[in-house]
Amino acid sequence: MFPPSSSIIFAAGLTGLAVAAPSSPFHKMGSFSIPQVRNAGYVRHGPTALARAYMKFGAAMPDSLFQILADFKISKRDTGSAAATPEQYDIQYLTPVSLGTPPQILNLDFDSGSSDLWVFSSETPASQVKGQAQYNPSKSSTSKEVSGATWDISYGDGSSSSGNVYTDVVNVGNATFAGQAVETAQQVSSSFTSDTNNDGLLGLAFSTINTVQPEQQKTFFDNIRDDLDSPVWTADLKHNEPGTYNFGFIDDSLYTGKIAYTDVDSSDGFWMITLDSYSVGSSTSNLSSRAFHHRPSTFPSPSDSASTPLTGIADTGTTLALLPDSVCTEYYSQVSSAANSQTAGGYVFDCDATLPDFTYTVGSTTITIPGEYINYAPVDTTGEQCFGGIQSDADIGFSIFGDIALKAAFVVFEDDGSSPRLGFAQK
Ligand SMILES: CNCc1ccc(Oc2cccnc2)o1
Repeated sequence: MFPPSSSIIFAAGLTGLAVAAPSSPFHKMGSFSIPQVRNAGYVRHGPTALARAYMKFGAAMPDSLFQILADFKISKRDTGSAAATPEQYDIQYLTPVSLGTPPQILNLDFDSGSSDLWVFSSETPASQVKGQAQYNPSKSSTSKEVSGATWDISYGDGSSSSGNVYTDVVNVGNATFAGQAVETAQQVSSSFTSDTNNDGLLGLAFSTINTVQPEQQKTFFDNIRDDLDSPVWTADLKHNEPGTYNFGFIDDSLYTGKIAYTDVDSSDGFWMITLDSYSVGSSTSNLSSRAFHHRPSTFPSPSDSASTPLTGIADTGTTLALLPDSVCTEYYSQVSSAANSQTAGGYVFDCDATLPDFTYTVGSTTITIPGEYINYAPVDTTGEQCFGGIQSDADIGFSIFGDIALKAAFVVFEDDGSSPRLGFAQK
């Protein structure tokens, strides 16, 4: 069940998790087809089709047709939809991306916590490549080197990469941008080398933290936003099964109830939000239920997490939910076998433990992370101790709502270029 090399490495500081993942059939099939999706945003309009025909053949457009078009708001035509397939233990989600002409397809980790699109490439030393697909700009008729440009990035789990920059055609599930900055790796750290199915990252945080110098480059979303029917992308990540990233439209079939929106503080380049409250399990931390539990004045009232906000970033590139120490203590105090283990590098518990749910609210929407999602992975091959999906944010000053928190929700990343918002819905 566990490949011999599978062990949990808990990097200090911001955490990622390196669990050597066996190669998935997903990567080794060697060729991908992105299922054609009906362009949900496309509005059929006869006069537009006729106008396109006139334009295509350079015929003059009759005034009557011109007037009809002027009256009809021609919806923008771009939307995209692509599968987000989880690696083992949902350590990350990989999505096929087409680069260059003819298309070179790589599986990239869509990361709302960073803003560089970088790939394993023909410039990556062979000693640092272990099965990853490599983008070769010299094999693309549409690649252009960005003269003098370099990039260098480090991630919260201690991994890093750096290299040169090209522009090329990039297509994600039918959403295309012709001059996207594609950052080619000339160096990757060992945890990327051992991450054999991950061919690179596609950053979806704000372009203000893109690392290209001397001229900062734009993220894929920033580049395509004006062509999209709506300035949004959505994440429907799932537990142990493929989900979906959509661009330019909200697929109402992917969620239930209402989408509750909250403002984003993008001043640090992240999707930084404040969740209105959280609660652990079915504990009576809910204000309304407290009214029915008489407590002698000496009884310590539970922390009123029912109204305690949590501030952090929505980060699809971080595996776990990294929360304040006080929240971790409150959560694991409900798991009798839990301990904060120095050797394992975080909270662990018996793999057969029953874990409480973790609930957070955004406005009137409540998202419940089922306890089973919070049993992240066995610490080692004995399978006795398991590693928690909720870990400490190590006092970095904000929490990190990683995949453990996001995959319980349908998440809308909305950015019209001036007032970004995040939407959450149940599903
Ligand atoms: C598993 N280490 C390599 C690796 C895969 C994805 C990333 O990137 C990260 C890591 C942590 C936070 N955000 C992005 O590093």
